[in-house]
Amino acid sequence: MSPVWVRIQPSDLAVKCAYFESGLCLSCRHIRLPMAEQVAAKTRELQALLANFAVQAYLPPVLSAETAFRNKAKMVALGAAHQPILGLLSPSGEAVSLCDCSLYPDDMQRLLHRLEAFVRQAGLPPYQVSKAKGELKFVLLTRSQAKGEYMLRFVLRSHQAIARIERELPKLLAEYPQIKLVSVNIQPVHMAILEGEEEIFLTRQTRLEERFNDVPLYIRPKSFFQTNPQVAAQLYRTARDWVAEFKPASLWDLFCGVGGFGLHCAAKDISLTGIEIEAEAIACAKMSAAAMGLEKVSFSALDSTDFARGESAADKPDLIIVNPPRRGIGEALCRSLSEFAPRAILYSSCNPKTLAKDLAHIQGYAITKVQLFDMFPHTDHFEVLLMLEREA
Ligand SMILES: C[S@@+](CC[C@H](N)C(=O)[O-])C[C@H]1O[C@@H](n2cnc3c(N)ncnc32)[C@H](O)[C@@H]1O
Ligand code: SF4
Repeated sequence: MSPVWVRIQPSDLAVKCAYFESGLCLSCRHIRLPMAEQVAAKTRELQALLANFAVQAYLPPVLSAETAFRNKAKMVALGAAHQPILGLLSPSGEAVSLCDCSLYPDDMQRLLHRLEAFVRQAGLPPYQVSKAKGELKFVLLTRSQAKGEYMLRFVLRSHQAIARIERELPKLLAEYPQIKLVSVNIQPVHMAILEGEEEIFLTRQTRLEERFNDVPLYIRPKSFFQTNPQVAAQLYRTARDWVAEFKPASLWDLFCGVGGFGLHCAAKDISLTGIEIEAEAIACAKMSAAAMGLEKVSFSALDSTDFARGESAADKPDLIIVNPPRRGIGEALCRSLSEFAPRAILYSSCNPKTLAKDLAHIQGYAITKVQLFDMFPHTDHFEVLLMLEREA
């Protein structure tokens, strides 16, 4: 496995990504296309998938920046302890440093380079999958857009290398005071999973503060958090505007994560129930609600389908927000929603195929508005916000 260093030269400016052009990283399969063409293709796909439904209005798509839009880097540790590489294995098996990937803001690219040096200085041997040897599996870096602060995580095979990280850390933190949270995740299993159960904090701070619009949000190591902050902030703002038209007295936010949707739509006189499977995300959502002075809120770590099954239709809210993972909400929850029959359902989906399947199982609603959010530029993926209103 030979290290490959690619620097973007001025002569490469006609090329969107030199890594892509040289076949070293193919993650952004549509990067050669102008953004407008990418979004046009996504719009066509969405409209084809929803062709069997009567959609009253498609609103203009919300576009992303072309570069520097991503707040999270998942770097595979490769190479050797004396010459570590943070990036990925190319399709032909070369170790490629992705510290210059243009999806990350400039300050994040600089920090990724510094982290490569950190790994070398600390003498952390990258884990070699073929030999099941080495310690460092991944470096995960998340940036808050509000203040340009960072959460830095090292995924290690065992506890062995923690002392070496602790030895080098004071120097790094003195140089980069914007790194607010550092942790080690122990992933002992010889498998392609990203992280393990055990998280060890090396800083006092255990959450990264973020703010979208006027809503304080908190990022914890294992909680889901949106990866394109500018588009996510617009998504939440749009949700807030659409929900406000209904003047709801009560809301449910199912699959709420750290609470982005519900907290944007809540107000002192609206009661909000947030449901999410990850307890750490729920702790973050509660902190945000407290910081916003919201009292009529209840966030619980539960399975959304079980929660809905256990609720009585008499206690149904005026409006239900759902934002499930890629698999969608599934038939059982669709049935519960149809039985509850709230005045409106706001569905935010990162997978239009499962969205279309779910819609076929939700009865008695008209699709009044659909909007595409280009949350994942250069890829096949996108986010869709869709408003369902109960038919009279
Ligand atoms: C696409 S994320 C959305 C999170 C949040 N709405 C946001 O805007 O950041 C989906 C969330 O569903 C959660 N989840 C997955 N399965 C779940 C289940 N069965 N019940 C409740 N939440 C679940 C995940 O942990 C994740 O936080
Ligand atoms: S992830 Fe970065 S390096 Fe890879 S293709 Fe996309 S822009 Fe290029």
